[in-house]
Amino acid sequence: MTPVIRLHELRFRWRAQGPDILAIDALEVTAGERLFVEGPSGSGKSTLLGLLAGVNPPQQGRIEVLGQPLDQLSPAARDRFRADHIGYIFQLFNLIPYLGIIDNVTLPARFSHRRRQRALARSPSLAAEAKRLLAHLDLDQPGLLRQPVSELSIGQQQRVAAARALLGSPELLIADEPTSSLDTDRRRAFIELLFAECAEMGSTLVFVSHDASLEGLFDRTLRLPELNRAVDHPLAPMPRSAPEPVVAAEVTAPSATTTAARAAAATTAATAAAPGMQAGQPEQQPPRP
Ligand SMILES: Nc1ncnc2c1ncn2[C@@H]1O[C@H](COP(=O)(O)OP(=O)(O)OP(=O)(O)O)[C@@H](O)[C@H]1O
Repeated sequence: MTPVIRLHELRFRWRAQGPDILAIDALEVTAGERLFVEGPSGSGKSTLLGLLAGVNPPQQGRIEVLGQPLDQLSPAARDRFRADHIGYIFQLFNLIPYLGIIDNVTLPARFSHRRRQRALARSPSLAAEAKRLLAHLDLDQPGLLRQPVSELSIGQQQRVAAARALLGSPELLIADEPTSSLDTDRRRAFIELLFAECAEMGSTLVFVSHDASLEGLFDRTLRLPELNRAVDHPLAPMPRSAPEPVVAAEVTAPSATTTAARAAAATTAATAAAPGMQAGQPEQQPPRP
């Protein structure tokens, strides 16, 4: 079966003369798998998510999502691919403040015919599918759906963002520290809801978090080392021209506890239109030999 994600000899740097931010020699993530991504601040977790979503191409190596090498797509085609296949939950949710809750959740269907069709295959209308997802995420209290998104609590906004990312059953769900502003109990409850939805839709989940207590709930962990430490600690320079191997990311296998936790556990969000997806561009750099 084609992996949902396949990385090969991936290297990425933001500045042409700067250090590699990411070096991942090989990674495959299969359909329905739940991958926990961790690493110190600045180790490139968000950068990796952006690469997986096709926001930027790597300078070296290959990223395939659903068998599609992202580097072979134009920027516009990558935007379409993301809209069709990837749900993205942003750290700060990126809800559109002038749209209501239902319109926020159904946003991916405006950008992707495929997501629209898949949503309509589950419910008679987009609004009904949005309500179904919101109800699964415990957001069906009377009157709540009429509230402006800006008046929702952080936990409620987070679940609206999750419903938006899940609309139209994207094959890949990417979540960038979506639980960072929640207390421990709510974090766990949110993740269990997210797992349940992903399992029902067969979606693969890539989830970044600093909270090590969540790691055991996932199938596998990808640990990112801090390759650019030299930038932050000039007294301990990293030899940029040193011969390979660069310390590459480490993937740990599932453990018995993970399996037990899994048994226990029951959007491009707004796709290319979401502000976060337009984030920075790397400096233009000549191709590496
Ligand atoms: N748009 C950008 N332009 C230039 N450099 C960037 C850009 N985005 C991130 N970086 C740099 O890349 C490195 C990795 O950043 P990134 O945000 O991916 O790390 P992170 O592991 O997600 O950090 P955190 O845990 O603090 O969110 C940092 O040194 C950061 O300064």
